[in-house]
Amino acid sequence: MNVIKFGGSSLAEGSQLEKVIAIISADTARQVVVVSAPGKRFKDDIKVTDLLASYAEQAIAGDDTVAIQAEIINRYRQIVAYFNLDETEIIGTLSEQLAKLSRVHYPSFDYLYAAFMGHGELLNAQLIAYVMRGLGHNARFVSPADLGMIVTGTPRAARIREDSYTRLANFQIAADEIIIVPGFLAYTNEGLMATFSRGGSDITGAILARGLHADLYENFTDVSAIYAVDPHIIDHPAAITTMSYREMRELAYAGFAVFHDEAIIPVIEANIPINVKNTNNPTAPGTMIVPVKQVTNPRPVTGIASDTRFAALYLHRYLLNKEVGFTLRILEILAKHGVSYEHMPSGIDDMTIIFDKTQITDAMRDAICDEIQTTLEPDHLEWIDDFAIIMVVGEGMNNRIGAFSEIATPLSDAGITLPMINQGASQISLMLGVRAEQVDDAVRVIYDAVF
Ligand SMILES: Nc1ncnc2c1ncn2[C@@H]1O[C@H](COP(=O)(O)OP(=O)(O)O)[C@@H](O)[C@H]1O
Ligand SMILES: N[C@@H](CC(=O)OP(=O)(O)O)C(=O)O
Repeated sequence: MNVIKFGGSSLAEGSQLEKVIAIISADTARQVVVVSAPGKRFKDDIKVTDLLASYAEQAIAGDDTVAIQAEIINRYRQIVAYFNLDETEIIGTLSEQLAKLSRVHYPSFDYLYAAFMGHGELLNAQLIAYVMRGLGHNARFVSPADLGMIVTGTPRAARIREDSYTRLANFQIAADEIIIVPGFLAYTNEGLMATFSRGGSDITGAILARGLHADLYENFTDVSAIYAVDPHIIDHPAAITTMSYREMRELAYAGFAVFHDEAIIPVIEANIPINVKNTNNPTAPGTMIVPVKQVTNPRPVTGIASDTRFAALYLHRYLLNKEVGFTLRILEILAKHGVSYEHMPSGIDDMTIIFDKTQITDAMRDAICDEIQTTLEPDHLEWIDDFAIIMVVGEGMNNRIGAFSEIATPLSDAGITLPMINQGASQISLMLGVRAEQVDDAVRVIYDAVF
C-alpha cells in the first residue's frame, strides 16, 4: 500500500483535482490519500489557508465575516461545479462548519488560528471524498481523530504523540477502498484542533506512511523533481534523481520548501522510501529519497539550499575559550527568554549564535542583548538581523579534501564574504553564513563552481 500526498498546488481547482483522481486511479496501491487545502491557481492568487487566516483575524477583531466566508466557500464550490455534481448538500455541510468556527470559544488565539486554518484541509478532504464517490470511486473521508492521531506541543506547531502509532497500526482499510485524510491538522488529547507548522501536510503523509506501514510515500507537487537549487534562484537547475534521507533533511531544513524538513523523521524511523513527483507530469520519475544512497556520481554536491529566516548574535571577548561557564550563562539567558538557538559556532575569542528569527520579537532581542552585555561584558556584541544560511550538501562530500576551497575561492573572487563557516558534526554538509542581500548571488556562484 502507498500513502500518496497532494499539495495545495495539485488541488487548487477542478482541473487539477481531475488529474489527481486520475493519478490515484492509475495504481491500486494508492489507498491512503492525504490532501492539502486548495492552493494558488495563479501567481498572485491566495491559498485557502491564508484566506482562513484572514477570516480568523476578522473574527478576532469582531468584524463582519460574511464576505470572507463566501470567498472561501466559493473556492470549494467551483471545484464541485467543475465535475457537474450536485453541490447543495456538500456545500451546505462545508458552509456550516466554516460558519461555526467563529461561534466557538477557544482557549487561546493560537488554538483559534489552528482551528480556522486547519479547516482548509478538513473541508477539502470531505469535498474530495464526495467528488470521488460521485465519479464512482469507493472513497471515504477519514479524520485524523478516526485514525487515532493525537498531538501535543504548541497548537500551530504540533508534534505527534508516539502512542498514535499503535492506534494507527490497528486502523482497518478495506481491500478495494481509498481513504481521503486531511493533512496539516490533528487533535489534542482534549479534542482541540491543532496544526503542524506551515506546509505540514507533508508531515501527516509521513506519519501515516509510518503508522500504516506503507511500502512507499508518494508526495505529489508541481515540479518534476527536487532540483539541486531552488528554481526561483537558478533557471532549470539540475534535477536530483536519488538522494539520501540525510541529504533531504539538511536541504529541507535550509530552504528546500518542496518537502517539509520535519516530514522526513517518521519515514526514517520506518525506512520507507519517498518519491516526490509532479501532478502535472505524473509519468516523470521524480526524485527518490532513500535511506542510503550509493555515491556513484563524480560530483560531490547533491544540492545547495539557502534560507534568510535567520539572525545572528556575534560576540567577541579575549580568552573566551578559557572562561568557565560563559556558554552556560548565555544559554541560561536564552532559556529565560524562551528562545532556542539553531547553531553556535565558536573560535578562541569569538562566538556566533544563530537564531531562527521568526520566534524573536524586537523586544526579546533587545532584552537578550542587554542582559548578555550586562552579565557577560563581551568586548564586542553585534546583532546581525539580515543573516542567511547556505547549506551545501552531498554524501560525496564526506572526507573529500578540497571541497571547501572549490566553493570558498569563487565566492571570495565574487566579493562575497562569509561571516560564518561551519563544517560541523555532519560530514555531508557545509554550512555558510552570509548577509541576506548576498545570498542568491552566493548560491549562483557555488552552483556554477560545483555543477
Ligand atoms: N530545490 C527545489 N526543488 C524543487 N522545488 C523547489 C525547490 N526549492 C523550492 N522549491 C519550490 O517548491 C515548490 C513546491 O512546494 P509547495 O509549494 O509547498 O508545493 P505543494 O503545493 O505541492 O505543497 C515548487 O513549486 C518550487 O517553487
Ligand atoms: N495548507 C497548509 C498545509 C500544507 O501542507 O499546504 P501545502 O501542501 O500547500 O504546502 C499550508 O498552507 O501551510
